[in-house]
Amino acid sequence: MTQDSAQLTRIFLVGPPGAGKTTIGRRLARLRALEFVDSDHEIEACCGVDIPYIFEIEGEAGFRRREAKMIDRLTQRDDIVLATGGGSVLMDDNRACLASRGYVIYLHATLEQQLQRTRNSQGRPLLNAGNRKQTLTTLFQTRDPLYREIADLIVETRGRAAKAVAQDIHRHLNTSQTAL
Ligand SMILES: Nc1ncnc2c1ncn2[C@@H]1O[C@H](COP(=O)(O)OP(=O)(O)O)[C@@H](O)[C@H]1O
Ligand SMILES: O=C(O)C1=C[C@@H](OP(=O)(O)O)[C@@H](O)[C@H](O)C1
Ligand SMILES: [Mg+2]
Repeated sequence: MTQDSAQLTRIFLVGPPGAGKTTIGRRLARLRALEFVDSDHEIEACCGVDIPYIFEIEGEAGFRRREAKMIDRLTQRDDIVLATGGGSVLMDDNRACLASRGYVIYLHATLEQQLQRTRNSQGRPLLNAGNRKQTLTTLFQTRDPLYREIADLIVETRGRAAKAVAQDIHRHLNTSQTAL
């Protein structure tokens, strides 16, 4: 997607579980005076139940259908920083919505970092079955090319506090804007 100031009022964060999409997205929204929206939180609010429960009742396929509707809806909103779920890039339609409607930032995290940051989490159903390291590895192999395919900007989060990452992105976007 070409960079213009309209794109910078729709900022979409993608990346694996534990990359910091929710945490950094909230901070970035504050810095840029945009609204913060998290697609997972919106799905939960809409359904009145949490994500593990949706997976339990409807399976991953049911969750993905709900996620696709939500991504379509949210990517049409202006003045937002949208934190997506890690698997949102799997569906072609989601990638098309994200890539064509806003500025996509891929928050990259190493496997070790993903593991560490999701260590105490029970709210990510895909990570609860079997060996978490193996699961994260497999998910990343499939998804990393998809994150890259739609990214306008790739940001390395390794060893850096969420606050610092958000500030760096904010500065980078300001520079991009003045360069127009
Ligand atoms: N850059 C960072 N440095 C240290 N901890 C982080 C960083 N980004 C996120 N975290 C922590 O990792 C956990 C997962 O972050 P979260 O924002 O939920 O990731 P995501 O939404 O990408 O799955 C949270 O406990 C958060 O505080
Ligand atoms: O990787 C995934 O497929 C998922 C990631 C989660 O979001 P986070 O990336 O914010 O953890 C959430 O959407 C759901 O549990 C599925
Ligand atoms: Mg999240």
